[in-house]
Amino acid sequence: MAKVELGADGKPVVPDEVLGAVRTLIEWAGDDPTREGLVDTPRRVARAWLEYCQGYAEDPAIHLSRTFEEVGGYDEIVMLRDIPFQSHCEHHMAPITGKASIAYLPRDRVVGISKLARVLNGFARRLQVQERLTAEVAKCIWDNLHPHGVAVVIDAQHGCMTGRGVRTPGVGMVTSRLLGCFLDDERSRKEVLALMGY
Ligand SMILES: Nc1nc2c(ncn2[C@@H]2O[C@H](COP(=O)(O)OP(=O)(O)OP(=O)(O)O)[C@@H](O)[C@H]2O)c(=O)[nH]1
Ligand SMILES: [Zn+2]
Repeated sequence: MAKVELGADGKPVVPDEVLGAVRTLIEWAGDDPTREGLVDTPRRVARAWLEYCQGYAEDPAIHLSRTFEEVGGYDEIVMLRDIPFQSHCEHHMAPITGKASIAYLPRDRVVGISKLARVLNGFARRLQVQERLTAEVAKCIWDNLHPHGVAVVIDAQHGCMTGRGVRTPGVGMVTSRLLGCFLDDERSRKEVLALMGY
């Protein structure tokens, strides 16, 4: 992500060429970027996109750097179910909204549970395809926590399929990435998917 400067108001300074790009888009869509209601829109849009794409400014692995020893000898699945998230598809830059379930079977260390959602957001707040988002979240947990297994299932709706194009609202795209015991062992796989509600 380009280096972002903050103005006196604490908000990101938007370069002229970015303002110009949004103005061009407004004009191309058929409206007048100089009319009162649209004058400040390029700046708002640019800052909104910085927020949507905040994930580029972080390495999501950072959230998994602080771990705890297993508490009370717990050696079963740990799962965060139905985490709501928003992303944007890299093809149309249209919103992807959905929920993700993330599970892992710890080897000897556990992570603060909120961190799984932070990892998800770190990858979701970029231009994405759902398959890559699913795989990146799973790989990050696998590489950093070295657990026995990781399972990530994402169920999301794509704005590019609802507001435009094929226009099929309500259709969910489901993707999964299973690693370690959840891939290799049928009983573990069934257990984790059942806990997720699949
Ligand atoms: N596999 C996958 N496809 C996606 C995702 N997000 C959007 N798409 C699809 O990306 C494809 C892009 O296809 P193109 O033919 O290049 O673009 P298009 O003419 O706008 O396609 P339509 O959406 O069918 O109108 C579309 O089929 C989208 O539905 C995603 O996360 N994963
Ligand atoms: Zn799309």
